[in-house]
Amino acid sequence: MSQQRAQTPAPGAGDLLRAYRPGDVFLSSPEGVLHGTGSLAVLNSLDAVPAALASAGKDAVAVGAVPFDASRPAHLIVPESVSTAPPARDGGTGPRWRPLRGEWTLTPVPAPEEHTAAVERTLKLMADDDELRKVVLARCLRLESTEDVDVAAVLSNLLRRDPGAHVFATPLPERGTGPRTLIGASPELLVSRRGDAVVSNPLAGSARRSADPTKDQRAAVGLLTSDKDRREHAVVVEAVADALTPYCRELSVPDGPELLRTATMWHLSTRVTGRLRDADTPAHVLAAALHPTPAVCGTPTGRAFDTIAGIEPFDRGFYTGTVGYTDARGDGVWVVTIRCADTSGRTLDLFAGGGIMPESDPAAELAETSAKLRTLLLALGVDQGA
Ligand SMILES: C=C(O[C@H]1C=CC=C(C(=O)O)[C@@H]1O)C(=O)O
Repeated sequence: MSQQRAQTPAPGAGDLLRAYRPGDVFLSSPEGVLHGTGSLAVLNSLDAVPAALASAGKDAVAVGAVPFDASRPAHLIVPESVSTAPPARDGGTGPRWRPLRGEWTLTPVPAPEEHTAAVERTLKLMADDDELRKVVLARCLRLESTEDVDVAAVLSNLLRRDPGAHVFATPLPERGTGPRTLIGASPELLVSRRGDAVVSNPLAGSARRSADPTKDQRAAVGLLTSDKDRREHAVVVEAVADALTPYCRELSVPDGPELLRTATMWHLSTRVTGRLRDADTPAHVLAAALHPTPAVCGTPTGRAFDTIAGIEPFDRGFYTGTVGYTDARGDGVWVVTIRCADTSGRTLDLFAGGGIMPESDPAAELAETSAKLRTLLLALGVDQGA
Protein backbone atom coordinates (compact mmCIF):
# COMPACT_ATOMS: atom_id res chain seq x y z
CA MET A 1 0.00 0.00 0.00
CA SER A 2 1.19 3.60 -0.62
CA GLN A 3 2.11 5.75 2.36
CA GLN A 4 -0.40 8.19 3.85
CA ARG A 5 0.63 11.86 3.54
CA ALA A 6 0.39 14.52 6.26
CA GLN A 7 -0.12 18.17 5.30
CA THR A 8 2.45 20.86 6.13
CA PRO A 9 2.44 23.62 7.23
CA ALA A 10 -0.06 22.83 9.95
CA PRO A 11 -3.49 24.31 9.13
CA GLY A 12 -6.16 25.66 11.55
CA ALA A 13 -9.60 24.13 12.22
CA GLY A 14 -11.23 26.72 9.93
CA ASP A 15 -8.88 25.82 7.04
CA LEU A 16 -9.80 22.15 7.40
CA LEU A 17 -13.51 22.93 7.47
CA ARG A 18 -13.21 25.08 4.34
CA ALA A 19 -11.25 22.31 2.62
CA TYR A 20 -13.91 19.65 3.39
CA ARG A 21 -15.71 18.17 0.37
CA PRO A 22 -18.33 15.36 0.45
CA GLY A 23 -16.47 12.05 0.24
CA ASP A 24 -13.77 13.32 2.67
CA VAL A 25 -13.66 12.44 6.34
CA PHE A 26 -13.89 15.18 8.96
CA LEU A 27 -13.82 14.75 12.73
CA SER A 28 -13.74 17.60 15.21
CA SER A 29 -13.55 17.06 18.94
CA PRO A 30 -12.30 18.97 21.98
CA GLU A 31 -8.96 17.18 21.38
CA GLY A 32 -8.51 18.42 17.80
CA VAL A 33 -9.66 18.31 14.20
CA LEU A 34 -8.86 15.72 11.53
CA HIS A 35 -9.55 16.00 7.80
CA GLY A 36 -8.80 13.13 5.43
CA THR A 37 -9.01 13.03 1.65
CA GLY A 38 -8.73 10.20 -0.86
CA SER A 39 -8.54 6.57 0.05
CA LEU A 40 -5.63 4.15 0.24
CA ALA A 41 -7.94 1.40 1.52
CA VAL A 42 -11.59 0.83 2.44
CA LEU A 43 -12.13 -1.63 5.31
CA ASN A 44 -15.39 -3.28 6.34
CA SER A 45 -14.25 -4.42 9.76
CA LEU A 46 -12.38 -2.98 12.72
CA ASP A 47 -10.35 -6.21 12.71
CA ALA A 48 -8.72 -5.10 9.45
CA VAL A 49 -7.41 -1.83 10.96
CA PRO A 50 -3.99 -2.96 12.33
CA ALA A 51 -2.82 -4.57 9.07
CA ALA A 52 -4.03 -1.61 6.99
CA LEU A 53 -2.27 0.90 9.25
CA ALA A 54 0.94 -1.13 9.34
CA SER A 55 1.32 -0.76 5.60
CA ALA A 56 0.24 2.90 5.37
CA GLY A 57 3.05 4.59 7.32
CA LYS A 58 3.93 5.49 10.88
CA ASP A 59 1.48 8.43 11.08
CA ALA A 60 -1.41 6.73 9.26
CA VAL A 61 -5.00 6.76 10.56
CA ALA A 62 -8.05 4.62 9.81
CA VAL A 63 -11.30 6.52 10.18
CA GLY A 64 -14.98 5.81 9.69
CA ALA A 65 -18.15 4.29 11.05
CA VAL A 66 -19.38 1.03 12.57
CA PRO A 67 -23.14 0.31 12.44
CA PHE A 68 -25.41 -0.26 15.46
CA ASP A 69 -25.47 -3.96 14.56
CA ALA A 70 -21.75 -4.65 14.81
CA SER A 71 -22.15 -7.94 12.92
CA ARG A 72 -22.87 -5.86 9.79
CA PRO A 73 -20.07 -4.31 7.66
CA ALA A 74 -18.33 -1.21 8.95
CA HIS A 75 -17.18 1.51 6.56
CA LEU A 76 -13.63 2.61 7.40
CA ILE A 77 -11.15 4.47 5.26
CA VAL A 78 -7.40 4.84 5.33
CA PRO A 79 -7.22 8.29 3.70
CA GLU A 80 -4.49 9.14 1.20
CA SER A 81 -3.81 12.42 2.92
CA VAL A 82 -4.59 13.54 6.47
CA SER A 83 -4.42 17.00 8.01
CA THR A 84 -4.88 17.75 11.69
CA ALA A 85 -5.40 20.98 13.59
CA PRO A 86 -5.91 22.14 17.18
CA PRO A 87 -9.55 22.15 18.38
CA ALA A 88 -12.17 24.45 16.84
CA ARG A 89 -12.61 27.38 19.22
CA ASP A 90 -15.69 28.79 20.85
CA GLY A 91 -16.58 32.47 21.33
CA GLY A 92 -17.44 34.03 18.01
CA THR A 93 -14.44 32.67 16.11
CA GLY A 94 -16.44 29.77 14.63
CA PRO A 95 -17.47 29.42 11.01
CA ARG A 96 -20.13 31.72 9.56
CA TRP A 97 -23.71 30.47 9.34
CA ARG A 98 -24.41 28.89 5.94
CA PRO A 99 -28.10 28.84 4.94
CA LEU A 100 -29.28 25.82 2.96
CA ARG A 101 -31.25 26.25 -0.24
CA GLY A 102 -34.54 24.48 -0.99
CA GLU A 103 -37.88 23.61 0.62
CA TRP A 104 -38.17 20.71 3.03
CA THR A 105 -40.75 17.95 3.39
CA LEU A 106 -40.64 16.13 6.75
CA THR A 107 -41.89 12.55 7.18
CA PRO A 108 -41.63 10.91 10.61
CA VAL A 109 -40.99 7.14 10.65
CA PRO A 110 -42.90 5.97 12.59
CA ALA A 111 -45.63 8.63 13.05
CA PRO A 112 -45.31 10.31 16.48
CA GLU A 113 -48.35 8.47 17.92
CA GLU A 114 -46.85 5.15 16.75
CA HIS A 115 -43.65 5.96 18.63
CA THR A 116 -45.70 6.58 21.77
CA ALA A 117 -47.46 3.24 21.22
CA ALA A 118 -44.04 1.56 20.76
CA VAL A 119 -42.92 2.98 24.12
CA GLU A 120 -46.12 1.59 25.69
CA ARG A 121 -45.44 -1.83 24.17
CA THR A 122 -41.88 -1.72 25.50
CA LEU A 123 -43.11 -0.80 28.99
CA LYS A 124 -45.43 -3.81 28.88
CA LEU A 125 -42.55 -6.10 27.86
CA MET A 126 -40.47 -4.71 30.72
CA ALA A 127 -43.31 -5.24 33.19
CA ASP A 128 -43.45 -8.92 32.13
CA ASP A 129 -39.67 -9.39 32.25
CA ASP A 130 -37.92 -8.39 35.47
CA GLU A 131 -34.50 -8.69 33.88
CA LEU A 132 -35.19 -6.22 31.07
CA ARG A 133 -34.14 -3.04 32.88
CA LYS A 134 -33.73 -0.59 30.03
CA VAL A 135 -34.44 -0.39 26.28
CA VAL A 136 -33.46 2.51 24.02
CA LEU A 137 -36.18 3.19 21.46
CA ALA A 138 -35.55 5.49 18.53
CA ARG A 139 -37.40 7.07 15.66
CA CYS A 140 -36.43 8.47 12.29
CA LEU A 141 -37.36 11.72 10.58
CA ARG A 142 -36.93 11.74 6.81
CA LEU A 143 -36.29 15.13 5.22
CA GLU A 144 -36.56 15.63 1.47
CA SER A 145 -35.37 18.85 -0.08
CA THR A 146 -36.13 20.39 -3.45
CA GLU A 147 -32.32 20.84 -3.79
CA ASP A 148 -29.31 18.59 -3.23
CA VAL A 149 -28.25 18.74 0.42
CA ASP A 150 -25.19 20.95 0.91
CA VAL A 151 -23.31 18.60 3.25
CA ALA A 152 -20.40 21.02 3.78
CA ALA A 153 -22.86 23.71 4.92
CA VAL A 154 -24.54 21.30 7.38
CA LEU A 155 -21.13 20.37 8.78
CA SER A 156 -20.17 24.01 9.17
CA ASN A 157 -23.48 24.87 10.88
CA LEU A 158 -23.18 21.93 13.30
CA LEU A 159 -19.71 23.10 14.26
CA ARG A 160 -20.84 26.68 14.64
CA ARG A 161 -23.73 25.73 16.95
CA ASP A 162 -21.76 23.22 19.04
CA PRO A 163 -17.98 23.76 18.79
CA GLY A 164 -17.40 21.53 21.84
CA ALA A 165 -19.24 18.53 20.36
CA HIS A 166 -17.75 15.64 18.41
CA VAL A 167 -18.73 16.88 14.96
CA PHE A 168 -18.27 14.39 12.15
CA ALA A 169 -18.82 13.73 8.46
CA THR A 170 -17.75 10.41 7.03
CA PRO A 171 -18.64 8.66 3.77
CA LEU A 172 -20.92 5.62 3.69
CA PRO A 173 -21.40 2.99 0.97
CA GLU A 174 -23.50 4.51 -1.84
CA ARG A 175 -27.13 3.43 -2.44
CA GLY A 176 -27.60 4.72 -5.99
CA THR A 177 -28.40 8.34 -5.11
CA GLY A 178 -24.86 9.71 -5.22
CA PRO A 179 -22.31 10.20 -2.45
CA ARG A 180 -23.71 9.24 0.94
CA THR A 181 -22.52 10.80 4.22
CA LEU A 182 -23.00 10.16 7.90
CA ILE A 183 -23.01 13.58 9.53
CA GLY A 184 -23.64 14.70 13.08
CA ALA A 185 -22.62 16.39 16.32
CA SER A 186 -22.39 13.77 19.05
CA PRO A 187 -22.04 14.84 22.67
CA GLU A 188 -21.02 11.32 23.74
CA LEU A 189 -17.45 10.02 23.85
CA LEU A 190 -17.48 6.23 23.63
CA VAL A 191 -13.74 6.00 24.25
CA SER A 192 -10.49 7.80 23.65
CA ARG A 193 -7.01 6.37 24.07
CA ARG A 194 -3.78 8.35 24.19
CA GLY A 195 -0.79 6.27 25.24
CA ASP A 196 -2.05 4.23 28.17
CA ALA A 197 -4.69 6.83 29.19
CA VAL A 198 -8.30 5.81 28.52
CA VAL A 199 -11.38 8.03 28.82
CA SER A 200 -15.03 7.18 28.29
CA ASN A 201 -17.84 9.65 28.90
CA PRO A 202 -21.20 7.89 28.95
CA LEU A 203 -24.35 10.01 28.81
CA ALA A 204 -27.91 9.02 29.65
CA GLY A 205 -30.73 11.04 31.14
CA SER A 206 -31.82 14.08 29.16
CA ALA A 207 -33.76 17.32 29.38
CA ARG A 208 -34.54 19.83 26.65
CA ARG A 209 -32.79 23.19 27.05
CA SER A 210 -34.73 26.44 27.09
CA ALA A 211 -33.90 29.89 25.72
CA ASP A 212 -35.24 31.30 29.01
CA PRO A 213 -32.30 31.10 31.51
CA THR A 214 -34.59 30.47 34.51
CA LYS A 215 -36.43 27.62 32.80
CA ASP A 216 -33.13 26.27 31.47
CA GLN A 217 -31.66 26.17 34.97
CA ARG A 218 -34.84 24.54 36.31
CA ALA A 219 -34.59 21.85 33.62
CA ALA A 220 -30.95 21.19 34.57
CA VAL A 221 -31.67 20.91 38.29
CA GLY A 222 -34.74 18.76 37.60
CA LEU A 223 -32.58 16.36 35.57
CA LEU A 224 -29.78 16.19 38.13
CA THR A 225 -32.25 15.36 40.89
CA SER A 226 -34.47 12.94 38.93
CA ASP A 227 -34.31 9.40 40.37
CA LYS A 228 -35.51 7.88 37.10
CA ASP A 229 -32.80 9.65 35.07
CA ARG A 230 -30.08 8.83 37.60
CA ARG A 231 -31.03 5.15 37.43
CA GLU A 232 -31.14 5.27 33.63
CA HIS A 233 -27.66 6.82 33.74
CA ALA A 234 -26.23 4.41 36.32
CA VAL A 235 -27.06 1.43 34.08
CA VAL A 236 -24.77 2.87 31.37
CA VAL A 237 -21.91 3.75 33.70
CA GLU A 238 -22.02 0.26 35.19
CA ALA A 239 -21.79 -1.33 31.71
CA VAL A 240 -18.93 0.97 30.65
CA ALA A 241 -16.97 0.18 33.82
CA ASP A 242 -17.60 -3.57 33.33
CA ALA A 243 -16.44 -3.45 29.69
CA LEU A 244 -13.26 -1.48 30.46
CA THR A 245 -12.22 -3.36 33.60
CA PRO A 246 -10.50 -6.26 31.78
CA TYR A 247 -8.42 -3.77 29.77
CA CYS A 248 -7.42 -1.42 32.60
CA ARG A 249 -5.03 -1.73 35.52
CA GLU A 250 -6.61 1.42 37.03
CA LEU A 251 -10.15 2.64 36.49
CA SER A 252 -11.74 5.64 38.15
CA VAL A 253 -15.53 5.95 38.15
CA PRO A 254 -17.00 9.02 39.88
CA ASP A 255 -19.73 8.35 42.45
CA GLY A 256 -22.44 10.31 40.72
CA PRO A 257 -23.12 12.09 37.42
CA GLU A 258 -22.65 15.73 36.55
CA LEU A 259 -24.46 17.84 33.96
CA LEU A 260 -23.30 18.22 30.39
CA ARG A 261 -24.91 20.72 28.06
CA THR A 262 -25.15 20.84 24.27
CA ALA A 263 -26.76 23.67 22.31
CA THR A 264 -30.14 21.93 22.64
CA MET A 265 -29.99 19.38 25.52
CA TRP A 266 -28.91 18.77 29.10
CA HIS A 267 -27.52 15.32 29.87
CA LEU A 268 -26.33 13.40 32.87
CA SER A 269 -22.66 12.67 32.26
CA THR A 270 -19.92 10.61 33.94
CA ARG A 271 -16.27 10.83 32.92
CA VAL A 272 -14.65 7.43 33.45
CA THR A 273 -10.84 7.41 33.27
CA GLY A 274 -8.36 4.56 33.29
CA ARG A 275 -4.86 3.30 32.55
CA LEU A 276 -4.36 0.42 30.15
CA ARG A 277 -3.07 -2.89 31.44
CA ASP A 278 -1.50 -3.56 28.03
CA ALA A 279 -0.42 -0.32 26.32
CA ASP A 280 -0.70 -2.10 22.94
CA THR A 281 -4.51 -2.25 23.10
CA PRO A 282 -5.65 0.14 20.34
CA ALA A 283 -8.54 2.57 20.65
CA HIS A 284 -10.88 0.67 18.29
CA VAL A 285 -10.52 -2.54 20.32
CA LEU A 286 -11.79 -0.64 23.35
CA ALA A 287 -14.61 0.83 21.24
CA ALA A 288 -15.62 -2.65 20.06
CA ALA A 289 -15.60 -3.94 23.65
CA LEU A 290 -17.88 -1.11 24.76
CA HIS A 291 -20.32 -1.02 21.85
CA PRO A 292 -23.31 -1.03 22.11
CA THR A 293 -23.59 0.52 25.57
CA PRO A 294 -27.00 0.81 27.26
CA ALA A 295 -26.99 4.49 26.17
CA VAL A 296 -28.06 3.25 22.73
CA CYS A 297 -29.28 -0.34 23.26
CA GLY A 298 -30.31 -1.32 26.80
CA THR A 299 -29.82 -3.85 29.56
CA PRO A 300 -29.25 -6.75 29.26
CA THR A 301 -27.72 -6.02 25.85
CA GLY A 302 -28.97 -9.10 23.94
CA ARG A 303 -32.54 -8.89 25.14
CA ALA A 304 -32.69 -5.13 24.57
CA PHE A 305 -31.23 -5.59 21.06
CA ASP A 306 -33.93 -8.15 20.19
CA THR A 307 -36.65 -5.92 21.63
CA ILE A 308 -35.47 -3.01 19.48
CA ALA A 309 -35.40 -5.26 16.37
CA GLY A 310 -38.98 -6.37 17.07
CA ILE A 311 -40.38 -2.89 17.72
CA GLU A 312 -38.59 -0.20 15.70
CA PRO A 313 -40.08 -0.02 12.17
CA PHE A 314 -36.87 1.16 10.44
CA ASP A 315 -33.26 0.12 10.06
CA ARG A 316 -30.90 2.06 12.36
CA GLY A 317 -27.99 1.46 9.99
CA PHE A 318 -25.06 3.50 11.27
CA TYR A 319 -27.11 5.51 13.80
CA THR A 320 -26.19 4.42 17.37
CA GLY A 321 -23.01 2.79 16.08
CA THR A 322 -19.65 4.37 16.60
CA VAL A 323 -17.63 6.79 14.49
CA GLY A 324 -14.01 7.75 14.98
CA TYR A 325 -10.40 6.94 14.22
CA THR A 326 -7.41 4.91 15.34
CA ASP A 327 -3.87 5.89 14.37
CA ALA A 328 -0.79 3.75 13.80
CA ARG A 329 0.25 4.16 17.48
CA GLY A 330 -3.15 2.79 18.58
CA ASP A 331 -4.33 6.18 19.85
CA GLY A 332 -7.77 7.31 18.77
CA VAL A 333 -11.19 8.72 19.52
CA TRP A 334 -14.50 6.87 18.97
CA VAL A 335 -17.82 8.56 19.66
CA VAL A 336 -21.37 7.28 19.93
CA THR A 337 -23.14 7.97 16.63
CA ILE A 338 -26.09 10.05 17.81
CA ARG A 339 -27.52 13.48 16.86
CA CYS A 340 -26.78 12.52 13.29
CA ALA A 341 -28.17 12.07 9.81
CA ASP A 342 -27.55 9.67 6.94
CA THR A 343 -27.69 11.84 3.82
CA SER A 344 -27.40 11.46 0.06
CA GLY A 345 -28.78 13.51 -2.82
CA ARG A 346 -31.83 15.47 -1.61
CA THR A 347 -32.57 13.26 1.40
CA LEU A 348 -31.54 13.27 5.04
CA ASP A 349 -32.61 10.60 7.51
CA LEU A 350 -32.40 12.04 11.01
CA PHE A 351 -32.56 9.81 14.09
CA ALA A 352 -33.16 10.23 17.80
CA GLY A 353 -33.87 7.85 20.64
CA GLY A 354 -34.21 7.71 24.37
CA GLY A 355 -33.77 5.24 27.18
CA ILE A 356 -37.04 3.63 28.28
CA MET A 357 -37.14 2.73 31.97
CA PRO A 358 -40.06 1.00 33.74
CA GLU A 359 -41.31 4.38 35.02
CA SER A 360 -41.01 6.20 31.64
CA ASP A 361 -43.89 8.35 30.41
CA PRO A 362 -44.56 7.68 26.67
CA ALA A 363 -45.47 11.31 25.88
CA ALA A 364 -42.31 12.57 27.61
CA GLU A 365 -40.21 10.04 25.68
CA LEU A 366 -41.67 11.27 22.38
CA ALA A 367 -40.93 14.89 23.40
CA GLU A 368 -37.36 13.92 24.27
CA THR A 369 -36.75 12.50 20.79
CA SER A 370 -38.21 15.69 19.26
CA ALA A 371 -35.82 17.78 21.35
CA LYS A 372 -32.85 15.65 20.29
CA LEU A 373 -33.80 15.92 16.60
CA ARG A 374 -33.34 19.70 16.90
CA THR A 375 -29.54 19.34 16.82
CA LEU A 376 -29.71 18.49 13.12
CA LEU A 377 -32.89 20.40 12.30
CA LEU A 378 -31.47 23.69 13.55
CA ALA A 379 -28.23 23.12 11.63
CA LEU A 380 -30.39 22.77 8.51
CA GLY A 381 -32.25 25.96 9.36
CA VAL A 382 -35.49 24.03 9.99
CA ASP A 383 -37.17 25.31 13.13
CA GLN A 384 -40.44 23.44 13.17
CA GLY A 385 -41.93 20.62 15.23
CA ALA A 386 -40.41 17.17 14.71
C1 LIG B 1 -29.96 7.57 21.85
C2 LIG B 1 -29.73 8.88 21.97
O1 LIG B 1 -29.22 9.45 23.10
C3 LIG B 1 -28.61 8.68 24.12
C4 LIG B 1 -27.52 9.52 24.67
C5 LIG B 1 -27.75 10.45 25.67
C6 LIG B 1 -28.96 10.43 26.36
C7 LIG B 1 -29.89 9.46 26.14
C8 LIG B 1 -31.14 9.40 26.92
O2 LIG B 1 -31.32 10.24 27.83
O3 LIG B 1 -32.00 8.59 26.62
C9 LIG B 1 -29.65 8.36 25.18
O4 LIG B 1 -29.24 7.26 25.95
C10 LIG B 1 -30.00 9.81 20.86
O5 LIG B 1 -29.69 11.00 21.00
O6 LIG B 1 -30.51 9.38 19.81
